[in-house]
Amino acid sequence: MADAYVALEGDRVIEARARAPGTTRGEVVFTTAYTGYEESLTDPSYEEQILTFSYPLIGNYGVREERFEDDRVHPRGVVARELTDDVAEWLESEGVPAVDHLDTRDIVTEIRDEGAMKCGIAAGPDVTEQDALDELHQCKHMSDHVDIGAQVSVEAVETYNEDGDGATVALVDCGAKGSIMSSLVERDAVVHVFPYDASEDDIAEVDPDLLFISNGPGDPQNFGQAGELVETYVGEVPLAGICLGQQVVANALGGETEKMEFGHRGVNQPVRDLRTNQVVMTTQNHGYTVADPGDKLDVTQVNVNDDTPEGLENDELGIITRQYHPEANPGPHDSLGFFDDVLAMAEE
Ligand SMILES: NC(=O)CC[C@H](N)C(=O)O
Repeated sequence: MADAYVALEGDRVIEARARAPGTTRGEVVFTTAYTGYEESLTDPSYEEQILTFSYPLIGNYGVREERFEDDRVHPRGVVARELTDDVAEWLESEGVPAVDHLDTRDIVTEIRDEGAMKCGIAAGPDVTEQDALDELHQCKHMSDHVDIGAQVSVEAVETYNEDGDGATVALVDCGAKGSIMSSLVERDAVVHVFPYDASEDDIAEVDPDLLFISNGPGDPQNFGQAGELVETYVGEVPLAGICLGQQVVANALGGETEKMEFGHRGVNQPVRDLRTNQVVMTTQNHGYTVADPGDKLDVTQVNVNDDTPEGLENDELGIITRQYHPEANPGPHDSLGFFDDVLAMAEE
């Protein structure tokens, strides 16, 4: 007998098995990644979402903190065909409801056809279908989480590698994955991590060689202060951005973003560089995209599957952004050179 229910927009309810108890809600999305569940589950960009794994068995190589991208689990709920005990126990200890033993192909197909949608989950011995529906009916659209930055950003400035010999980077933390910081530190950058709503004066205090806007959850329109920093600093210092960072930079410089049908989430998204014609495999997790880059940014890389912009650049102003995750955790590592490129730009 079912002891968990997943309710999808339109009030369809799917029976499942409870693996971590509780009730929860969020926009349900899917990732096709067949590895990297620890990285995905600790990626702050999944805040306020319910993550469905299309790969059927999740947890087969355990749970190790050294692979975490942050100090907590970010999706509000987890759905898989089969979760191992390790992962189920981890999610339970984090208070994140999780369910398995349901047809995830069905959910993924529905999201692919209808788009990312609201979802409610109820899991545990005493729950009812109505509990899942009640959660669903309270679920908000991602764009309506207007202060989502506050849920994922540092509260005060943190500095890494203070004595480094490399460029000084002001990283605006809109929900940064830990491996963005470590990718910069490994290249000897001094990294000052600022809250998502840092002011121009806060940033000026460290006199940065590079302003870097991180990845983060939800709608880039909800990161207006980061956009103002871009407007202030463009042309003064080089700019870099990853994922939400690309979207914020584009919006600030006259471009436009929009929500995608169901986004890109996985570890084998092919990206073509229009200058070299080379294709790299990339890690991705986004539901919004740059619909119009504006007239200051050139599209230099595109997604091979749907032609959406994956890289934006302006050589004169010193801007390089990527829609995918070049820090590439869990991998593949094809795109790590991004960090060398942006730091070279900062040191010029
Ligand atoms: N990983 C990210 O930075 C995601 C960016 C944005 N929240 C989106 O969904 O498109």
